[in-house]
Amino acid sequence: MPPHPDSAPSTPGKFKMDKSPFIHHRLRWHLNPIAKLIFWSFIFLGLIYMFFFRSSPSNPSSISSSFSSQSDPSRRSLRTFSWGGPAWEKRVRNSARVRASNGISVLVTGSAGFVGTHVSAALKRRGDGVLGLDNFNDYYDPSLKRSRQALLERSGVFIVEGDINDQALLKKLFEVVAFTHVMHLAAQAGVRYAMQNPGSYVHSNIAGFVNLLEVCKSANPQPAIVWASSSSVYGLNTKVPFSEKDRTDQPASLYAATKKAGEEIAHTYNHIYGLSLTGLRFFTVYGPWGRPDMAYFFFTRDILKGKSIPIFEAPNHGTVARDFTYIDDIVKGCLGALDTAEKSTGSGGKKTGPAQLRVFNLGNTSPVPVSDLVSILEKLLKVKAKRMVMKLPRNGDVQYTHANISLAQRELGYKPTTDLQSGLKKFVSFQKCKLQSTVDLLVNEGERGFSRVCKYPSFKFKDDLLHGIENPWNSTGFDKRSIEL
Ligand SMILES: O=C(O)[C@H]1O[C@H](OP(=O)(O)OP(=O)(O)OC[C@H]2O[C@@H](n3ccc(=O)[nH]c3=O)[C@H](O)[C@@H]2O)[C@H](O)[C@@H](O)[C@@H]1O
Repeated sequence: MPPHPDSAPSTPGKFKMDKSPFIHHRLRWHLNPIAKLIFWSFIFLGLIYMFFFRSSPSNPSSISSSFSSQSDPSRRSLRTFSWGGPAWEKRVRNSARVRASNGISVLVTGSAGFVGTHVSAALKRRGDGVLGLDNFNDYYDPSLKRSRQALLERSGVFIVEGDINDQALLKKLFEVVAFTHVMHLAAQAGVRYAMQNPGSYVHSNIAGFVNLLEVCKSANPQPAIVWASSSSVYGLNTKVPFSEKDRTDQPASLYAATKKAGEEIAHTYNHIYGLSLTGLRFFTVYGPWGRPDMAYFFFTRDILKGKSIPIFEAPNHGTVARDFTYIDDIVKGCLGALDTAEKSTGSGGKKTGPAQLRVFNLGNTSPVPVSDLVSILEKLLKVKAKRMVMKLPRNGDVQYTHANISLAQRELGYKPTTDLQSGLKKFVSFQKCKLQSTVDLLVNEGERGFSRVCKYPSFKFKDDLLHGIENPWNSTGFDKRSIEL
């Protein structure tokens, strides 16, 4: 067997050629000028291929993306994206074209994510221009993101595949479209995962955000930016309900720390460059098309499977609770923030006057204990959960969240209307709908359509629902039928 490449010594001097079993073959090859010519021709053609197809100016992202994936091994699924060229630019322009008379043109980062998909669809529906950007990373099953992408494509939203750290790509997007707004939702989400992969939080939530702001500050005109902060910035704050004026300097997780860093970075770019910036502190958002890493989602799956559910409890049997917020309410808050965002004041990378800087809580103002969340799911699923009550692990979770939303109410007209019981009902119905052919109800129907209940005639309740949750976006089931309608 030939030696494995890894076992070859790095210094050529140590390579003992005369002991090689291939010595005669190599010698013959060495002496044959035609073989030599063929060999060098292949090398030459290979170099030409690499030069023209991998790093041509029409595809500069290949250089920066492949560099970033090599320089950051902690980041999963950062790969070489291809973009550029007249056909690609045309798609970008079409997607971002404003159709309503007073519409805006928005670059939505993280558009294949949970909130990003809903916000993009809502903007498109009302006639705004929307261009998506997403790196389709594998923090959770990317095929879910592909299904959301297919859904958006049907309503005319093109998602550019790329990373927010790719400066050349971002610059190109602003060259092609004069975006009035950026809805920045691309982030590494999840509180507990930060202990496993801290680098991905720094990469997306800090480096990526700075990169985006750098491009926005130089864009002409500068866009107004609305971006996703998090309720987790309140960290160990004990004063409830959480108000925007409360202290946020005690984050309990690296995730929270990166979101808090984002808020400080926003301050800097507003102060120096006159960028209009609005941070939205989302409170545990849930609903149809949600994230499989979130408790309500995997609790549903595990209850149906008969697996036990770990329910966290604070010391002395203290209640752990969240201000769970339904996705449609969050979307309204996002649109309210975009609509009330003032223009940035910078030009040519320089500030010309003071610009708007805001932070809002977007919660439900009604915290629910996690054990009650499980009780609601039991009723909806008609299955008793196997509860395993355990101590809140030291992994970044906080005991309690509760939003004071009066500021958002006043400034954005934000008014949540969905309680946890109704929202989870819509989530469970959505999972059921995935199983049968009338899923077209979910497509192009917008806010109501996403959560609309459909009929499921031959539905074997538990088994079918479980199948839907486990395989909701594979190519054989729901995905094909719903997307290709
Ligand atoms: O509000 C936010 O800013 C954050 O909301 C969620 O974070 P979290 O509230 O921790 O949401 P889940 O992971 O769905 O947990 C919900 C509740 O279930 C509890 N839980 C979670 C997991 C588990 O196994 N058992 C359990 O009792 C958690 O302690 C928490 O109280 C999102 O995952 C974050 O990305 C987001 O930024």
